[in-house]
Amino acid sequence: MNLGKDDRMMSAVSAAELAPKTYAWEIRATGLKVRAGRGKMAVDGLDLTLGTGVHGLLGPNGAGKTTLIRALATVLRPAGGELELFGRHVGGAGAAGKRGGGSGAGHRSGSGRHRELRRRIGYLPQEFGYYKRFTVREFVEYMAWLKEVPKKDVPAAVQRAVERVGLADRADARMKTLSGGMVRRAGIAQAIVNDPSLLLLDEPTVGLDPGQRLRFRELLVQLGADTCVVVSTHLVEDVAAACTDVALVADGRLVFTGTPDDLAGAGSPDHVGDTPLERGYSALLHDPAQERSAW
Ligand SMILES: Nc1ncnc2c1ncn2[C@@H]1O[C@H](COP(=O)(O)OP(=O)(O)OP(=O)(O)O)[C@@H](O)[C@H]1O
Repeated sequence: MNLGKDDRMMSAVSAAELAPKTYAWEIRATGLKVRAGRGKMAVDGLDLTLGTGVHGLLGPNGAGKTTLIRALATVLRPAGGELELFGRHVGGAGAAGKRGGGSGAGHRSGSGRHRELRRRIGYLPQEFGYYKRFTVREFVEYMAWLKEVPKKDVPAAVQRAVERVGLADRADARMKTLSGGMVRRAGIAQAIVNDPSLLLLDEPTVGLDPGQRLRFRELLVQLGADTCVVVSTHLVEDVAAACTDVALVADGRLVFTGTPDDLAGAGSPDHVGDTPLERGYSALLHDPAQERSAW
């Protein structure tokens, strides 16, 4: 069969894109509880609803950001409350009732159960492993294969992802020859290679130089036009430049959501910080003086 131009264009559109969107938000967490390791309830009664856009996840060290992102990536199973991704219960009390699963405190999520969801998720962990002898292209191809990108779409998807992170000229370089910033960009490429509907980035700007950070923020803005992007960061200025809104987490709970302007507006000159956003951030945490002495 000869495919016409229009047919070829259609074949580049994923099933996920063609499927009608039957949910209002990509993420809905209600009273969500997630354990980090076997002990601590690092996310402890968190309510959060997020749709399309770039959402900055801010909070002090140990606030529970990584644990939350790992639960959203379906790596950790919630210990309580409820979590919905794309309108589907994926864990917590709702899932236990509907699927006959247990509370699963601190357990890893079953991989088979979440396979379909994971095809629609992109995830950049804070630290990620890779074969050092892989080239950038092989690394991203391998991740595309894990995410079950249709075989015929893989070469174009990999090329596009590598180009979007500015690594096209290093695509055939081995991972072990890359700088830390380039490895991070390869990590971002693998996270976007499946054109995810939900993109989870844990500290993506660590190791990027100022120019790369600027380009990364531009990429975030592009991605956020049709994707739910959650970016955990320590850099409050990343939030101002790229995020449509901010979720501030402390002690495993949500303490604030609003626009970057709302965050800036929460502070006053008395609060700790070099910029209005940093002062707003300090103001919303319990005790700014404690923050100052936290070192
Ligand atoms: N494997 C683990 N076992 C026990 N406790 C853990 C484990 N991982 C994290 N924690 C604890 O859970 C809490 C939340 O950690 P988490 O890494 O989610 O926070 P975070 O907001 O991402 O911190 P950071 O900004 O420093 O990366 C912290 O108190 C941390 O010490």
